[in-house]
Amino acid sequence: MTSESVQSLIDQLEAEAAMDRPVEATPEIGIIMGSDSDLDVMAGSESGRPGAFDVLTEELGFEEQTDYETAPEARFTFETFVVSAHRTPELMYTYAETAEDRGLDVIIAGAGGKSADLPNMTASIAYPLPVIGVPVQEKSLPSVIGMPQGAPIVAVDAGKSFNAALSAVQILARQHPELQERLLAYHEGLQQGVGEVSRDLHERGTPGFRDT
Ligand SMILES: Nc1c(C(=O)O)ncn1[C@@H]1O[C@H](COP(=O)(O)O)[C@@H](O)[C@H]1O
Repeated sequence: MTSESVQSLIDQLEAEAAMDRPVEATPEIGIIMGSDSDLDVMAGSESGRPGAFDVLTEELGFEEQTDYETAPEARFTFETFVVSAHRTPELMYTYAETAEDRGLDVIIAGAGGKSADLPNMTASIAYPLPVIGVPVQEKSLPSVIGMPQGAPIVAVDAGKSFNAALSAVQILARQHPELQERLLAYHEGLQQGVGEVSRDLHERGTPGFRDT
């Protein structure tokens, strides 16, 4: 028995898949997570480490798409859902199966706990669409990456949704030169920051550097 709230999501995904919208109107990246308790890791937390949402919106010019009738201004977008292999298997199946028809080019899937099966199951159903798995905790790593031969998934280290988003954009950049430029600009900024910190540490010495 599927609950009403899950069934309405399934219906919406299926309706979107049948619509054949232009690529400019649909998200390129789908972000799914096993629970909203994963949001700080998957999106980034206000007080802690940045995540996929942060790098996509702040560094790479993406917008989050929440409404499919009125697409955001930004050319490249992502969507976010809570989907669980264990709690809502039908929703996971529909999400993965409709992903390509809904315009997605890559999925980032994160799950926590020891039985983090959402990324690997999504990868199998969405195949050949690439899925990047994010183990939300260290203990989730074996179940995210442990796929049998012939059933691929790519994955990042525990908690590194930030890198998952960069990898997703690397995939998209093969077809979109403007994304390649944004990735290079991000990398240049990263290098610039390291260079500045290095000079500061060297010139002020360790105690002086630590004092600020
Ligand atoms: N690993 C999975 C799956 C799945 O893989 O299908 N569904 C939920 N979860 C994980 O359970 C943890 C606790 O979830 P709750 O906080 O909702 O109890 C989360 O980290 C979630 O990703």
